[in-house]
Amino acid sequence: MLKAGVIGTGMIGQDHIRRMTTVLAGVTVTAVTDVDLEVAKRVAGGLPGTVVHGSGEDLIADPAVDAVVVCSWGPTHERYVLAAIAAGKQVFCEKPLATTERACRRIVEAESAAGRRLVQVGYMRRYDGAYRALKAVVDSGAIGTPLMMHCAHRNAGVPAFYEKESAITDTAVHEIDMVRWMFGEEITAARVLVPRRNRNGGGLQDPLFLILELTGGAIVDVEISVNIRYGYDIRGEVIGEDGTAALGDLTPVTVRTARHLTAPIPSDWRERFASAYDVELQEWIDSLAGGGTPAGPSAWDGYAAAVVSDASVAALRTGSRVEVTLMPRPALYDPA
Ligand SMILES: NC(=O)C1=CN([C@@H]2O[C@H](COP(=O)(O)OP(=O)(O)OC[C@H]3O[C@@H](n4cnc5c(N)ncnc54)[C@H](O)[C@@H]3O)[C@@H](O)[C@H]2O)C=CC1
Ligand SMILES: O=C1[C@@H](O)[C@H](O)[C@@H](O)[C@H](O)[C@H]1O
Repeated sequence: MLKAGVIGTGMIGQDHIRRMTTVLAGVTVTAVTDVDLEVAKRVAGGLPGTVVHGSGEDLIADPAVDAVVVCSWGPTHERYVLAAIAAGKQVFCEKPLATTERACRRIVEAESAAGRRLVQVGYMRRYDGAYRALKAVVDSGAIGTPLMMHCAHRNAGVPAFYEKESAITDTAVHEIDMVRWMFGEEITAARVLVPRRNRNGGGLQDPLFLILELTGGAIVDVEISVNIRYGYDIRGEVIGEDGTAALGDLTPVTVRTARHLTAPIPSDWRERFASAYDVELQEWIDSLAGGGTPAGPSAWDGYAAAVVSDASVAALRTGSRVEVTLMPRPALYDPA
């Protein structure tokens, strides 16, 4: 039984605690912490035997914690991931791995120096049934060589702390990771087009249109709308030489009444990706059994996503095409 300690008991932290305590097998939550201790205590209140620590560092040092789950705000990820690596403990870190290229590079260097995979990053789309089915079609060659992909990442709304560039660093970063995985190639350049603003967007530049170039010459576009009100809607279509493949409409039910056809739309990521998070964490837990290593998105993937994210932010600021340059990939991350 894996003994997990959770740092950050906000929205996704509570959702992951719920799945680890009521849905998944082979794991128990032994400790939690949050910078807001009252929240951590409230969450631990519903979990008999779970200890509340005063800091993330104390939680990582706790012998009753085998593995750490980092669900705090992005800028705090680096210090907890580095502390877990220093303690030789496995760490599942919610996306982004860290908020700057330099911070991600420090994590990659620390893990490489430790000589074994200790970090997995929460890019859960790789575990989503629809994305896995889409990748299987692309990999089968049924649509020929993939040439382009159209993506849309639509949020009904975003929290107050969401900043100008979060549409890239917090939201489109999922497509950045997904595209690297879907095509099995690196992203080499980014451009951002800025349409006229949505009146619902407050001070945000919303929507944005991101264009990514890949090593093999394919091009991907991503519409990022974060105040579209009608619901949470994630779309993707790969255009190949001989055909196309798209994520299906994922509604479990359609209703026909009064000459109208209707279907529910998820309100946010917790609903749309619920089973992807379940599979993601279950596979992580299973991979660690008997001292194994995680097989999911690595610190290198987190680093690569951060470099592309930084380039996309620079493209937004300057209005220019910005090239992406990755550091040489350490041997630890060579494909098995
Ligand atoms: N994979 C996915 O689809 C999703 C990933 N996320 C990621 O999860 C992380 C958390 O996001 P949310 O849960 O939405 O935010 P949230 O604001 O609801 O929760 C974050 C919690 O972390 C706590 N916290 C902040 N600094 C801390 C520190 N230094 N030490 C301990 N606790 C600290 C806050 O008090 C808060 O309770 C972010 O990195 C976000 O990008 C969030 C939503 C979905
Ligand atoms: O990671 C997530 C949030 O942090 C982010 O704010 C949303 O835009 C994404 O859709 C969601 O998956």
